[in-house]
Amino acid sequence: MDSRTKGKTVMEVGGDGVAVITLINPPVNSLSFDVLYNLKSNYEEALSRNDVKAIVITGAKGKFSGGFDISGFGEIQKGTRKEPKVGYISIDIITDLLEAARKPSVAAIDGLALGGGLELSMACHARISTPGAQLGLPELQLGVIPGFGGTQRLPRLVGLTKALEMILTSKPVRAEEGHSLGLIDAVVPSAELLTTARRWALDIVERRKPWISSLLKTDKLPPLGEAREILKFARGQTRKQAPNMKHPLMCLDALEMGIVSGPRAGLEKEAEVGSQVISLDTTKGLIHVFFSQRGTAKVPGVTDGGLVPRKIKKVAIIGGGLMGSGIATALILSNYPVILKEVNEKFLEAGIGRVKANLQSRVRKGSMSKEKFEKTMSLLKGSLDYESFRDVDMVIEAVIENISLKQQIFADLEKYCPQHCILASNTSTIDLNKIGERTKSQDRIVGAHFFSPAHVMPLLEIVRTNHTSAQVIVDLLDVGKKIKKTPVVVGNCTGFAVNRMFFPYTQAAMFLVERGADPYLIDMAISKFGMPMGPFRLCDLVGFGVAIATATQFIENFPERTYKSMIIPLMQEDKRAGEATRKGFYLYDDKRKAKPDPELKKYIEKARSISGGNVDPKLVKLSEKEIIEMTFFPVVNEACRVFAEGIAVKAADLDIAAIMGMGFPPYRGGIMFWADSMGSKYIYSRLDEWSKTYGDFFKPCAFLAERASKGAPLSAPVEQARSRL
Ligand SMILES: C[C@H](O)CC(=O)SCCNC(=O)CCNC(=O)[C@H](O)C(C)(C)COP(=O)(O)OP(=O)(O)OC[C@H]1O[C@@H](n2cnc3c(N)ncnc32)[C@H](O)[C@@H]1OP(=O)(O)O
Ligand SMILES: NC(=O)c1ccc[n+]([C@@H]2O[C@H](COP(=O)([O-])OP(=O)(O)OC[C@H]3O[C@@H](n4cnc5c(N)ncnc54)[C@H](O)[C@@H]3O)[C@@H](O)[C@H]2O)c1
Repeated sequence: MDSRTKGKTVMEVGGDGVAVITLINPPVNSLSFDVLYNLKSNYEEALSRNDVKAIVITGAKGKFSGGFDISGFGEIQKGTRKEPKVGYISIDIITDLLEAARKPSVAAIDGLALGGGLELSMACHARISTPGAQLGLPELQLGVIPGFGGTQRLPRLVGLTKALEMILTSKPVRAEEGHSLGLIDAVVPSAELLTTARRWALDIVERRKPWISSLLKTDKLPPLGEAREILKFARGQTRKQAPNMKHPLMCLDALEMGIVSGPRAGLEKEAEVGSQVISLDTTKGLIHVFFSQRGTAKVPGVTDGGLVPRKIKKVAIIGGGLMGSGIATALILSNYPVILKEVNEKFLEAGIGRVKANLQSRVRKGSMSKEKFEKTMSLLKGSLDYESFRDVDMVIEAVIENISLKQQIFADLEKYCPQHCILASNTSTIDLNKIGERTKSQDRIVGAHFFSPAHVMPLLEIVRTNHTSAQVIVDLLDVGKKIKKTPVVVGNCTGFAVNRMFFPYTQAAMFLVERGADPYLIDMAISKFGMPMGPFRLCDLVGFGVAIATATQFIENFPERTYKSMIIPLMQEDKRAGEATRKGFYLYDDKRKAKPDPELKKYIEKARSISGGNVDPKLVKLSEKEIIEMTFFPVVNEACRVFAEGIAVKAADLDIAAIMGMGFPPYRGGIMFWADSMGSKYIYSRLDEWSKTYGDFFKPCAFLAERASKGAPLSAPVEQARSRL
């Protein structure tokens, strides 16, 4: 392949008169502009050659296509590539050249046909696939809309309701379902894919199989009035579920246009809307997240050295509490045999019971069969001592947050586990160097920081000390991938990346409330911004015990910038400790529904008198924008410190950590991306002003000051010399 081009197609014409065009653009045969323009010239040639009767399109190396090359959107957004004329690819090439051709086309789908890949196949006159193929239109997830005719052809092939479900949820279907829906014409084994597709194409020429243009089908579409009702309902749901995003509604406009005014008008609307959405801020954020998420597993100096992950055959977990049981669940779900160690029979039984309950909830929801449940549970063995640790490849310690206990455990592990065994801790705050102080195994000690509930939350913070070997990181990255977590490799410090960013967020909220802001309005503003819930509701959910334990660590380690609020300790004294006690910042009914509590005022006033702060009339009347800035700019400030100290190697890693660890809205691109959309100067000036009025909690850090003085983006790389990794 020419090194300047991104992908290509090749065409081979067989003696049977079938031209097979293969999409080649590893690793997923994405449809780059080069691939699409090559495809066009192959088609023009095939249509003009007398020895070609029909065409088969397929993808190289067992994958049809993962869709349009997403980096192409980035190039258009940055202005490094000019967008082709609106509708050029979808209408001129895919519809008028391919679908309307005098020679039929058949798509031979192996592996995956996603986004533009599925759309290209839907313009063919038949689709043959292998059993494992995934078929979907996940564009909305990226902030764009199906732009190669998917908004028009999918409803015509599978019906409006199913098409809406597939497009709005971005979830693919498997080949068998695709077949029963009418999306796929036949499912055949891999070895028969091409021969079946060739024969099918010739059968169409010979009129033994129907010559179907998806765009002209009407039999699956509901009557107009019914279609309008379905679309109205979908709009209502979309507004509720994605209130801050415009592109899903714009996508529905294109669908509706096709149903009301016909497929050609629909295609034109789709092309127009498709071009508009590329420049939306939410789209820029989501595309940044797509690449950043894949970038977290690329760690300079670690993953570029040719190290191959070692096979982890067996894992031990110490502590079967909330975290240990969640981690065990995640591991056995990915077929790792696990030993769970506890202090006594009663606790062991409780730990295993928690794992069981985690899996049983899947059985109840229908996502796991009883057989699979039994098989998965059989991978878990309990233990009360270290004898069974002699052949484990990795241990994850998840006992209570107590330094001397953890030190003792690591000293014991060194005695019982084999030399190569990875020794990981799930500590949220404790310095890993301290945990390993009584061992000589510092090079295999690492943090494996999961988030609660560990079998559900997608993030895994891999914490590396100055001594942890690159091999251990590579191994843990591999385990992370196998248990379907997104790993972020960070340096060792109190709170690592996620908790360090989380802390100022809660603290800022406490500060505002002590100075007169309404906690319920703060929660509302933050939910509207896109967080799953506000900071007060979250404190209630997590429980005040955890909040106090974390605060203690931060007060000890970062005293100069910690705002010490007494609201939570005062409530805790009165045995209101959050949702578990039915009382916290909110009151909770039997159904766990939260309701504001007028009594909260009492605690706020008491805390205010202890801290000596006054109600500030400006803070009583904060706008939503001000609430967002006063709670999130301190988070940006801390993220800057984490980045400047080299705890994170890339700003994009902090974006992913914030999205997956804190629930920061992905369509805002993550904390640093969002901050850069406002500019370092603006954020610096706001924090500087607040720090002069309200104290050092808001004081902008040196890194932020420096970037602001140069007008530089916060996400620009930090000199490697300062990196701790
Ligand atoms: C006009 C059209 O309607 C618009 C579109 O088609 S938009 C694109 C729609 N398609 C998608 O959203 C699919 C996006 N991709 C995926 O979901 C997953 O990558 C996948 C299911 C295809 C493969 O998953 P998996 O095997 O886990 O591999 P994954 O690590 O995600 O990807 C492998 C590599 O392919 C790249 N890649 C995947 N899909 C890509 C795409 N559509 N464009 C460009 N690169 C892509 C990834 O960035 C990654 O690159 P890297 O190795 O340099 O990090
Ligand atoms: N709770 C969270 O949200 C969260 C999130 C991330 C990390 N963490 C960290 O995970 C660790 C565990 O937290 P948790 O919430 O699961 O605590 P937990 O109290 O629910 O569970 C701890 C378990 O460890 C067991 N244990 C104590 N000493 C032991 C020993 N010597 N051998 C075997 N088992 C022993 C206890 O019996 C208990 O069941 C802590 O380090 C915590 O900081 C917690």
